[in-house]
Order: sequence, then structure tokens, then C-alpha cells
Amino acid sequence: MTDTAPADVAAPSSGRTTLQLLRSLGSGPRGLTEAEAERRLARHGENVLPGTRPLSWPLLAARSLRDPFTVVLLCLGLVSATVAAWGTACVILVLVAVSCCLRSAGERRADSAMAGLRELVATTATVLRRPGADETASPAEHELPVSQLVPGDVVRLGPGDLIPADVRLLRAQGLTVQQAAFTGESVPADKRPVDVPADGESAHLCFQGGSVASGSASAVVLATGAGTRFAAAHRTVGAERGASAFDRSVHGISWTLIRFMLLTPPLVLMAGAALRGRGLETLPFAVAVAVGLTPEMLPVIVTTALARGSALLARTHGVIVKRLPALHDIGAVDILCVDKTGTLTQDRPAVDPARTDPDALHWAAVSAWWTLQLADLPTADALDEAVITHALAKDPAVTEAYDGITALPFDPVRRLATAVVRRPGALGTVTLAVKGSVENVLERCALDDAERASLLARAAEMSGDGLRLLAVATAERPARHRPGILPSPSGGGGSTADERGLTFTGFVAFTDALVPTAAQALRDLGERGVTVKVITGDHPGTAARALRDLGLAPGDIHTADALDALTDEELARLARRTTVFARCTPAHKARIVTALRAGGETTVGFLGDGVNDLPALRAADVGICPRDAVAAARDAADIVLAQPADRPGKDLTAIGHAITAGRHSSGNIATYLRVTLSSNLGNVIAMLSAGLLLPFLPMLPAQVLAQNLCFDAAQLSFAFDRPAAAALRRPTTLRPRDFLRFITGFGVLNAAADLATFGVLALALRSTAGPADEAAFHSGWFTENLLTQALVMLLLRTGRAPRTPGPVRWAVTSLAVVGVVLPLTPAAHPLGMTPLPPVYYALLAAVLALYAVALTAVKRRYVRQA
Ligand SMILES: Nc1ncnc2c1ncn2[C@@H]1O[C@H](COP(=O)(O)OP(=O)(O)OP(=O)(O)O)[C@@H](O)[C@H]1O
Repeated sequence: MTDTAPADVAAPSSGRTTLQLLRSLGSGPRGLTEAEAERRLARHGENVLPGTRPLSWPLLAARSLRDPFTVVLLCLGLVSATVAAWGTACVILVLVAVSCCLRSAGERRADSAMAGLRELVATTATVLRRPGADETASPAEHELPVSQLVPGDVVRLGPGDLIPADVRLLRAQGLTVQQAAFTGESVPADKRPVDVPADGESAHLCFQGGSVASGSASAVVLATGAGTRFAAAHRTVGAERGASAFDRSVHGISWTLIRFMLLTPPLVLMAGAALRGRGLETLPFAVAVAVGLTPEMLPVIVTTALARGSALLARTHGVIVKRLPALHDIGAVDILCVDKTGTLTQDRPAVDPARTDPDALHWAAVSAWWTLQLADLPTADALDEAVITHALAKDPAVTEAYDGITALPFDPVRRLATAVVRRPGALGTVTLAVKGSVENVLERCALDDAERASLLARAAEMSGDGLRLLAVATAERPARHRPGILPSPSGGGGSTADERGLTFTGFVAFTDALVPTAAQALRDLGERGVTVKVITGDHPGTAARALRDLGLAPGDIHTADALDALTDEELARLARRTTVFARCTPAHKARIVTALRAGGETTVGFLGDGVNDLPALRAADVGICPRDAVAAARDAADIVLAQPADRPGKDLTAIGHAITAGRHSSGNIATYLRVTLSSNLGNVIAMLSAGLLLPFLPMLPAQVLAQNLCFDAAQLSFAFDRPAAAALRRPTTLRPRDFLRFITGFGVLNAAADLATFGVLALALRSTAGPADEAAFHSGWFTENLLTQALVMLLLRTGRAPRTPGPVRWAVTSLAVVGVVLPLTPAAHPLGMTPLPPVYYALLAAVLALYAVALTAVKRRYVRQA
């Protein structure tokens, strides 16, 4: 067998017939043999996108150099080298090297941990393979990891499936494909086999990155992995989503700081020149002060805190975070939109015989059965399965009483499914069996207004009792019109002329139990400051009843058809005050989520499990799905609530655990930012003031950078901290303006402590004079700086002191020890420091005690006001 290069065969303008193509791929409608597939796997490699492989060390290191802080540090290093301040330049280089190494190591660890987690929720494809090397054996369907697909494989596709590679259709029934990840187009596209495709035609091709919105198909794989269009376009689902809450926060904070950093050196130079008549010789000091402001460990802390949180979440609650920043985003979520079916309810519908019309059940079963057979659907959806099971239990012959002719499977935009059947022997006529949502079926029935209104009222009453409904209708048509029966509807919904003038048959009613943990989970979310909104494709009455049973007030319910007339701004206002949106198509769900996100003030999560939730999962800041969601939803989601096998059933409380983990990690990042920035700002203010009062520099550049390095290293421990319970009670968003008040308040306090030390030093060193005075001053300030920083680390954490975790305690102790001991060691001399008189330590202890008292008092006030 031979197979052509994937890139060749993917060309849509190949003009080859399906048969020619299959031949050129060395395949056939019955797929490949296992032996041949193995050979091709060795030749083409696994079907994985290049971007999903862990990056190599050099690439990771190169990427960390692109970080804005690193770029600014390197520029400052360059400035120092230009004025021959080699010491400063070297220390900056060491700083950059250390932070890049730590960052690359952290990212590599995080990448492989994330790859392991993603593996746990990896998607599979239904593939036809023949056993061994036997060309004559019958093919069997196998559920294989998508990574194992090779060109020439024949795959089966059904609603909610991912398009696992670039494929060409062999057969299709009502197939529509959501290709937003590829084309940006949110309306699903119609797809059908074309025997001899014209140039530029692509209706017969489906590309990796898409997902089946409705219908079914079998298709042959043309290209896999790096050979797919998706890989070539270098686009990922995440990239097309726009800035998430995490990106906005970190980006905002970074740029605020960078502006400060860039302003500092000119400010120091100007102040030195104006007040002390100093020239360019102050430049290294000015550069060191700017470097002192940099939170260069921010990327390391962020990666470590998020990776630790994700790993712990997976281990303890089986929740899989597929994209690291999504852990921050879920902690920041203040609006969580959820679909109803399969999320708040079990999606295990059972027919309610007492409220079901027997005729409707009969025709619904005929429609469901023949749709399943004719459309080659890999699995029945839950409603169809319930209908078939119940009808077969009542009448085992129900499915044999007819021959199926053609079918149009369910599609969440049309909200209809239609099968065309014929009674054996009745050659002159065929019967259309149509089932779907109440409104969509009734509008196609031959009814007068009064009849329609009365049926709608009956449906509303049943929905109000919490029942899910299918409306069923039929129509007899002359068989000779068969070619006109059920032309393919458009991807945007649409209707066919055949589905007009139907005879209403009745309703099939279903009960669908609520997820047992849903009420508790919704209560918890409310208590944690998360507003829940329900966006469902179901009837408003059913949605309202479910919400009431879960203890939430549904308020005014809006149905999606009323939204189309609204502008985005009007929709955003409406969405903020509405709890339930019903009868939503996939596009409506996404539009509501986008409207809620508009303005960037709220962080919106979307929790959904079905094929009708895909666009909304992608539109949200963070997409979440339960573990039994359809493959495409699991692929589009950032977080999968896939609890361990020993905890069966849906567990919505897992979302609470994910939120806690997100807030925990973000809380630790916030602690780092508060501590490092307020301390750094205090140092800068103190150094600037002292620099203007003293005849010499208050600290040598090397000393500034050495203490910066020690402080940064100690603060890495914040990735292992435990924030206060209060920090977990509200959404945690890292907003620059929230930090500003804290940083300025505590920065000034820190500067006051530094300046008090300045007085203490003046007192303790009264007797000495000359250069020794300068070195002693530097030592004194170095020791004080590290001790105040240790104090700040301990007191400005949000967690309570007795519960300070081991790593933080160790880091604080080590920082204090280095501060006290370094000036007494041989390393003191090269750093321009000298031992201090004992009286200094006594006075310093008094300053530190006062500082601790002030810090505690101000922090208490701050917490009270927050
Ligand atoms: N297989 C089916 N055949 C015919 N009609 C169906 C089928 N499945 C669902 N429907 C009808 O379409 C309506 C909308 O279904 P859709 O899948 O969009 O939303 P849902 O699953 O009810 O709700 P949610 O959006 O909360 O998951 C249902 O209320 C039902 O009346």
C-alpha cells in the first residue's frame, strides 16, 4: 500500500473523485488494517499539533528573555555597561540569568505537569480498522486516542465530536461543522460529500480544529499533526479568545511598574544634579534603584503558584486545568453562566407516561430510531435514547413497522429532527415524523391561532412542573415527491418545505432529575460572591422550575428571540440583571457571554457540557465542562471537572474546589506583589531622600542588587503560602488600582522605618568618621533592609501568623540571618561593608519593634476598610 504526502491530498482543489482519492491514500471505505496503520504512524508521527508539545530548554529560555521586566533589566544593564559601571552591569546580568533559569525550570515543570493533566481528558476518535494485516477481514469500530490517527484512516463523526484531523467526507447526513476556531465564523457550515470537487470547493472537507454541530458522517483522514491546515495556520483555540482576565491583570500590573522603572533613573539623576550638584557618576546608583523596583520573580511566582494549585486540584478533586492561567481566571470569576441540561440536571431523561401522548411517543420513537439508523449516528442523544427505550418496552415491534428512507438529525439551531419512513407495502406515500421543541414544531403545524395558543399553554403548564418536552408531528406525502423531501437545511438553522403544514400528534414529557450536589454548589457560589446565570436551549418554564427547585429565584426570564433586536450595549445591560435566558441557540449563548464580558470589569465563566455550548465555552474568560461533556466541549474547555473514578456521578461541588484553588493561587501572587512592591517602593523613597541628605550614596549599586537578590529568593516561598480565609471568600482579581493604595501606604511606612534607621546609624556611628563611616552606614542599612523585608514578609501576608507555612517561615528566617550575618563575614569587604558596633543592633531592635507595631496597626485598619 502507498499513501501520498498529507499536504498534497489536503488540497481542496485536487479534483479527484472520492474513489481516486481513496486509492491514492492506499485506503478504502473499510479503512486501514491495524498493521498498515502502525506503519503509517511510524512514518507520519503522532497526530498532535506542534504547539502542544513541551518546549525545549533553549526555547523556554529564549521565551523568558521576551518578558517585559527582563527586557527593561537588560536595557538598564546596557546603560550601566555604556558608562563602564561593570559591577552594576554584571549584577544585573546575574539577576536576569537567575530569574530566567528559575522561570524556564518552573515553566518546564509546569508544562510537563499540564501535559500530563491534559492527557487525562484527551479526546478519542471512532476509527474503522481491520484486525492485524488481513485485508479481507471485516472492519470494526475502535475508540482510539486522536493522536493515533494516520492518513487513510476512516473515521465516524457524530454531534459533539471533534474533527480529529483534516478529512474528506465519504458519507454525511445533515452534517454541520462549527469551524470558529479555524475561520472565525460562528455559524456552523454545511458539509456534504462531493464526488468530483470543483476548484476551491471545500464543502466536502472538514479541518482539524472544528467540531460537529449536528448530523453525522464517515470520512477519510487526509492529513494529521503538523500537516493539517490548523497547524499551518498556527492558530489555537486559546489564541483566538482574546485577552483573558489573567492576561489583563498581569499585563496591566507589569506595564504600570515598567513605567515607574523607566521614570526612576532620570528622576534620581535630576534630583542628584539639582540638590547635590552630582553628575553622571550617579547613573549606576540610579539604575540600581530602578532595578530594585522590579518584581523580576513575578513570572516565576506566577508559574509556580498556578502549577502547584493545578496539580493539587487534580490530585485532590480530580479537576483538570488545561491552561495554566485559567486557574487564576476561575478564582476571579464573578459571573458564572451555566447551561441547564447535563449541568444542573443529570441529562438522564425518563419518559413520564402519565403526561405523554401515546401516539406522540410512537412517532417520536420511529423518528428517533430511523434517524439513528439512517444518519449513522455513533450514539443516540439522551432524549432519543429515552424515547426508544420506553417505546420498545411498550411495543417491541415499533421500529420494525416501517422502512426508513431518509433523515435529518437534530440540530440545536433548528431544534428539530425529522425522519421519513414508509409502511412496508404502502408504496404511494411516505410519512414524515418530526419531533423537536414545542415552539419549533408548532409553528410548522397546520393549526389555527386558538389551537396553537392552547397547545402552547398546555406545554407551558407541563414545563412549569419541571418536565422537558418534545412536540411531535407527522405528515403524509406522496412518495413520488421523494427527491424534494428534506433538502439539507442551512448551517444557520433553516427549514425545509417538507416540514410545513404538519399534523400535530402530541407531546412526549420527560423527567430529568437535578444533580444532587447542584443546590449546595449554587448556594456556595452565591456565598463566594459568584452570580449564577442560566443560559439554556430549553423551555423557559422548565428552566424556571429547575432554578426554583435549586433555591434560586429565576426573576424575569428572557427568551433568545427577543435578544436579536438588541444592540450589544442593550444586551449587556439586560444580561447583567437577568438570571435565566431560555431557548438559546449556540450563537445566542456566546453572544450573552460576550456581552457580560464587555467592559472588562467582570470575569465570566461558562459551564456547559453539550455541542450547543461550544461557542459560549470559547467566548468566556474561562470555559468549564463536566467530565461527561461531549468531546468538543472537553476540548474547548479550560477546566474539566473530571473527578476521580471512585466518586461516580456528577459532582458540581468540584467547581467550588476549583474556585478555591484559583483564589488560593491568585491570593499568593497578590501577597507577593503587595509585599515586594510596597517594600521596594519604601526602599526607593528612603534611598532617594538619604541620597540627597548624605554626601555619599546611601547604598552602593552592588549592595542594592545583592539585597534585591536575597529578597527575591526569599519571596519565592510565597508560591507555597496559605492565604487568609477572607481572601478566598470573594473573587480574586489582580487589579493594578487595588494594589496602588496598599503599596503607597505601606511603602511610605517602610520608608519611614528606613529613615529612622538612618537616624539610628547617625547616633551609633557618631564617634567614627571618614570612609569607615561610609562602609558602616552601608552595612547598617543593608542589615536593616533585609530585616524589615523579613518583617514585611511575615506581617503583610494575608494568612494568620500561627499558620505560616514552613517554606515561608524558612525563607523569612534565612533572609534575617543573611541580613545580620553577611556584614560580619569575609564577603562583607568586597561588597563594601564592615561590622557594626553592638549598640547599633540594640537601637535597630527598637526601630524594628516600633515598625512591627505600626505595620500591624495599619494593616488592621486596611483590612477593616477593605
Ligand atoms: N434529539 C432531539 N430531537 C428532537 N428535539 C430535541 C432533541 N433534543 C432536544 N430537543 C428539543 O430541543 C430543545 C432544545 O435543546 P438544546 O439541546 O438546544 O437544549 P437543552 O439540551 O434542552 O438545554 P441546555 O442548553 O441547558 O443544554 C429541547 O428542549 C427539546 O425540546
